Amino acid sequence: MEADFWHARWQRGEIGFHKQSTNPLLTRWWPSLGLAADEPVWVPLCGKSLDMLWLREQGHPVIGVELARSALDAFAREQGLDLHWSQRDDFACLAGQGFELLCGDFFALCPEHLHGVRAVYDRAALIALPVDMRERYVAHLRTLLGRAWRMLLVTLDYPQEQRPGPPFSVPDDEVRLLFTGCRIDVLEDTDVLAEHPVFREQGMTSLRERVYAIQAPTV
Ligand SMILES: C[S@@+](CC[C@H](N)C(=O)[O-])C[C@H]1O[C@@H](n2cnc3c(N)ncnc32)[C@H](O)[C@@H]1O
Repeated sequence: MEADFWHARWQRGEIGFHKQSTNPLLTRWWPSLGLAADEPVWVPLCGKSLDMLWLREQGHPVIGVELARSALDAFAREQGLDLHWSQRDDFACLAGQGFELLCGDFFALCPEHLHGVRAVYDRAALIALPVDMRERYVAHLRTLLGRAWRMLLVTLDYPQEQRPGPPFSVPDDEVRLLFTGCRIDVLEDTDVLAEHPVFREQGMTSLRERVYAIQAPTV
């Protein structure tokens, strides 16, 4: 999925991925990562997700990265946050109140943008990308994070031939391959097809949502 695709989606308001409330999988499983409340959290491909607000309310400074400036402006406006734009290297950055929301391409991020962050929340980021980009996404994420990080990852898994992405199907064996060398725990694995009548009407026969805790090796 190239940048133009996402810019067009935001311009046309085709943002069915955006949820009007905090993701219950986040609130249920985030505490199991065992992170200190002041640990910064990176939310790649963040959109205007309310999950960032919840993470901030738990005490975490939040670093987001998002292509669409309008998404970040909408996040600040709709949540009544006093955030301000400035320039951080090649990225415009909307910051304040514990948020640093970088506007630009995930693949252009350097370690300096992340200030040594060691915690990641990925909901609808990995699954937003086609298979070749997923490989590049995880490789870049792992390069930027270095050692000893933790991540909460939410995926969808369905017969890919039944529907084009996004969201793309990311089967369990692909997650295990992408995160080779990491500790991978499946926290929840649920059949959610009934919650997605549109997908069912499109002919989808199975849809599983998985929540992973992923932990990088410390050595
Ligand atoms: C499916 S949405 C999910 C947004 C958010 N995670 C959520 O849960 O609502 C994917 C988002 O990633 C952004 N995006 C896609 N490719 C990107 C890239 N290379 N760098 C930064 N943002 C990107 C899109 O603009 C879009 O807002």
